[in-house]
Amino acid sequence: MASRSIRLAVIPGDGIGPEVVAEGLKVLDAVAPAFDLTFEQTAYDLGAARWHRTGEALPDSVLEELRGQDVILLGAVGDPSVPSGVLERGLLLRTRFELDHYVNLRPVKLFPGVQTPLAGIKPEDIDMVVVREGTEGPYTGVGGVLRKGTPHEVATQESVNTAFGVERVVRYAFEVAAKRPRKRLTLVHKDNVLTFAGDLYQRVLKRVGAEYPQVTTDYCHVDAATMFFVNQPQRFDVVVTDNLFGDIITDIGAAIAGGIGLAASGNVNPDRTAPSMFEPVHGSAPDIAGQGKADPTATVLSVAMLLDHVGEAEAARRVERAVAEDLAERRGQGARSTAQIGDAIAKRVSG
Ligand SMILES: NC(=O)C1=CN([C@@H]2O[C@H](COP(=O)(O)OP(=O)(O)OC[C@H]3O[C@@H](n4cnc5c(N)ncnc54)[C@H](O)[C@@H]3O)[C@@H](O)[C@H]2O)C=CC1
Ligand SMILES: CC(C)CC(=O)C(=O)O
Ligand SMILES: [Mg+2]
Repeated sequence: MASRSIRLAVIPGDGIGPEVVAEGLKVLDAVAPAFDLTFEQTAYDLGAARWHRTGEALPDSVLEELRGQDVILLGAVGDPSVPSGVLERGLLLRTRFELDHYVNLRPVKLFPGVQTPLAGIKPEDIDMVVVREGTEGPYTGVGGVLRKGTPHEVATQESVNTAFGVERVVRYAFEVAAKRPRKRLTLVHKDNVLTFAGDLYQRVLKRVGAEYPQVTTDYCHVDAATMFFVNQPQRFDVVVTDNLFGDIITDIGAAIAGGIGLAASGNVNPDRTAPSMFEPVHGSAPDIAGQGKADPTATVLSVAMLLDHVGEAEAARRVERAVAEDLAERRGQGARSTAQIGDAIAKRVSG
């Protein structure tokens, strides 16, 4: 059988990004041959170093090259030497927006054997998928500042929510929910205060929901959702929410499911008009960068999501199984380095 070739753009980024991406690629390289897959990798040196060198976060020419790839693997961006937001907005959000990653898919799953800070919780109690809107909300950059630096400074940051944008992410969430055993979809928002945006989400949920009678829907204010994530995580199956709320609740999700080093994500363009991008939920973690302390598991699980996205479900399951086995054996072991964890998972996928 001829090998299937997939063009993979790799953006290691900043801080621990290159460290965890190296391990993600190690696992990908280990699993690919068993499924006759070849990943043609192109590395892009985007991030703080390039910005210091050239003053650019994401040149237009690079963005166009990325469009020609099949899929993207990203580590993380952001560095204390660069003003906050320059890389986060100019590189990460620009890529998500330009490539129309309107679904930010973030599973929150407690693997057996992994310690959760919550008491009395079984693995099956934490098994949800957060469908975070990825191209709208307060992250669009609409807003501005008046009288900067004066006592009368005014800073505005608008939340942009379009009927088109809300409908497509809500519809995606219903599709996800319809395929899961519990078939439950919770809208998380703040419609008691953000009445315009919240009302739009509510109406769209109701209208689209009429097409999915098999899916049960409910609603939770975001502040209460943060509490229920911690004291009743069983409540949630699929969650749909806006860009900002989704960002925040998925860090809580990561914490209850064993830590930010295990949380994977996909910035998905479901219409496949541009490549999707897979990345760990965490950031560049400057506090531990360069020390071999970062857990690469989130990146490895993001690689599994990437494999699913390119239609290689069996390979994805193999990676997930290897991670599950590795996690099950972690307790009681001493601390392992980033590379040691990557080696152990890579050995399991190829063995
Ligand atoms: N997708 C991205 O590229 C993101 C980038 N950022 C950027 O990253 C930088 C740092 O942001 P923070 O708020 O500190 O968030 P962070 O997620 O980088 O770190 C928060 C805490 O989690 C720990 N941590 C993160 N990943 C870990 C891993 N794989 N293994 C073990 N521990 C891990 C860190 O050491 C730190 O104590 C900032 O510049 C921020 O803007 C933040 C979030 C997402
Ligand atoms: C740095 C932000 C733009 C992104 C973020 O925190 C996230 O997507 O989780
Ligand atoms: Mg975040």
